[in-house]
Amino acid sequence: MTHPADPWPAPRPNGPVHGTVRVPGSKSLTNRYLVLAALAEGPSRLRGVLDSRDSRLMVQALTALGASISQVAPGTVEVVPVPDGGPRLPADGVTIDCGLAGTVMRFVPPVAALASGAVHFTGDEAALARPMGPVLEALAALGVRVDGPGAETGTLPFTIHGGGADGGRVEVDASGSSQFISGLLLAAPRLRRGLHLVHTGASVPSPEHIGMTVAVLRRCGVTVDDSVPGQWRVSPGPIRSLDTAVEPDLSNAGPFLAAAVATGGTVSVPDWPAETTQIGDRWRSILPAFGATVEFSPVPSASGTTGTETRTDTGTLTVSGSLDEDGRPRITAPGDLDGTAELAPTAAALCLLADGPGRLTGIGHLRGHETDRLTALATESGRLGGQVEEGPDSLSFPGGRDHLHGATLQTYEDHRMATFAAVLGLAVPGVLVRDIATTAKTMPDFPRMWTGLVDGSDGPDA
Ligand SMILES: O=C(O)C1=C[C@@H](OP(=O)(O)O)[C@@H](O)[C@H](O)C1
Ligand SMILES: C=C(OP(=O)(O)O)C(=O)O
Repeated sequence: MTHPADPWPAPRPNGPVHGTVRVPGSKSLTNRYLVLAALAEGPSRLRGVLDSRDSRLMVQALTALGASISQVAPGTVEVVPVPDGGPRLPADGVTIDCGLAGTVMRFVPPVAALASGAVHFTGDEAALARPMGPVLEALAALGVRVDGPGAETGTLPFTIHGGGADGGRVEVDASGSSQFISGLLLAAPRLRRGLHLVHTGASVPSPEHIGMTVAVLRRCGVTVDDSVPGQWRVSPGPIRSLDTAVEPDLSNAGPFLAAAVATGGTVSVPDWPAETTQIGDRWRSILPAFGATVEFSPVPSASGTTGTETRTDTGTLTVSGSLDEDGRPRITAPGDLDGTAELAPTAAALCLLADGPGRLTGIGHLRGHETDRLTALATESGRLGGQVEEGPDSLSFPGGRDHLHGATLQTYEDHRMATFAAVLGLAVPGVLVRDIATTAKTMPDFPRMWTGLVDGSDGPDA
């Protein structure tokens, strides 16, 4: 693969962008399936798995803990679980590099708690700022010894000494990240007494992601009772092996769909699940707030005997923007958009380009993401000449893009800051993006896919 230029000149189309984009597998589903497959009662087969920095870090982490994960065909991996009784870890333990992956740093420590031996967790420098305290406190409350410098500060690096966890009731303040809950729930069926997790803080962000965790656990035959709001009871028991395909990453579809809105064009994403737990399905309601039309066409069944049957499990999502009487993209003022979570950076790019004001609310926890995304989005918008008001948990955009001008945008090792910049580059001349390669966290092929869509250089399938 050729290395993209740094800074990377964001491609700017001559007119509306039209194309079809196949997005790679979901990061959130890939890393959940990998964890459950590593803890399952037999081998699993996963198709359409994401191959990116975050998924590779997860594969390495689970391999260090005794799972055996191999690619058996392009995009297909076989997972042989950690042997019963846990892996035989070396006397001085193993080290797990979490990179900047929230799913690795929050999902793997509870798995390490099941092993016997020391598991040291480290990560990128930027990862040391991401909150871990509630996970470490919950593990300690469950009888797991946690030490190392981060045990005091509630951050990486830390060491988990597994073998002591029995399960039972535990309280967790997950107002900082839904991943604190997801991580504990994923390993919970393997605890002798299961887990009764009680959330104690303000509201849990990204509730869709907890719904996804519960859904994948149930799919593996695990009993989860979530009938009491803010509480989850996971029964102890085996985790059934998986033989499944990973849905495309609908959050990562966002910047491509936003390209239709930003340029007044049309972008289609095939293999869109008709029903899903992914938060990215919310593009269907978010993009119309910017004036886009969203259409879902179920795909005709390949195996239908009558030739008229339709499969309702997937379809193609098509987003169309529009042009005003002067031939300029019409991007309507979205008003308030609440709880956009990991979709916020892409929504922010459209808010900046919109014809009137918009506000993203309920996103305070994004300060603990790859970077403090509220400050980063406000700062980088400012570089382009956009005056964004940063509140404790909101961003307000005045709208009106005529005064925006080119600039070199920083990305803070944050893949979604990079795609935010790329979307703006569609409409604002002279946008350069620092470290576009940071998109490798979840979408290593992003620069080629984006250029293919914008230039049409790869034909209709970018
Ligand atoms: O469980 C997951 O797969 C994720 C949960 C969310 O984390 P937060 O709850 O910390 O926002 C989301 O933003 C992240 O990208 C992925
Ligand atoms: C917050 C994100 O990632 P992570 O899984 O590292 O938390 C994200 O992808 O927007």
